[in-house]
Amino acid sequence: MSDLTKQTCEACSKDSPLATEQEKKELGAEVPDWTTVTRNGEEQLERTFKLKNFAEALAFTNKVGELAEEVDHHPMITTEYGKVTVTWWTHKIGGLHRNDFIMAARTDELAGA
Ligand SMILES: C[C@H](O)[C@H](O)[C@H]1CNC2=NC(N)=NC(=O)C2=N1
Repeated sequence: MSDLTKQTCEACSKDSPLATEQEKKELGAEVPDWTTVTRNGEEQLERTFKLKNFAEALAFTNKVGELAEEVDHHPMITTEYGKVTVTWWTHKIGGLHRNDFIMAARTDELAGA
């Protein structure tokens, strides 16, 4: 598991810098199952997890939600029968911060990936 899972999110403000191209390359390599998507001009990290059924999808959704509350950094989560799509980005800076890569790695850890 990448050492990103052992790192903690830093406090982030509206003046925090977006991840640089170099950072995105290096950190992205540690969460290879995630893709970078751009919505409304904002880069986001996204991965869809396969689950057995809706009950499993809901349970995983709740685990991600608890993690988000713990660190006060929240994803967009789409919960469907047998799959959960998790999308991380930092709203206050309108794009990707190191924190988002940490949270992607910690989401993988929750999924046992
Ligand atoms: C007030 C609260 O701490 C902030 O609004 C936090 C909450 N969770 C957050 N989650 C994400 N993904 N981005 C943010 O900018 C953010 N800000």
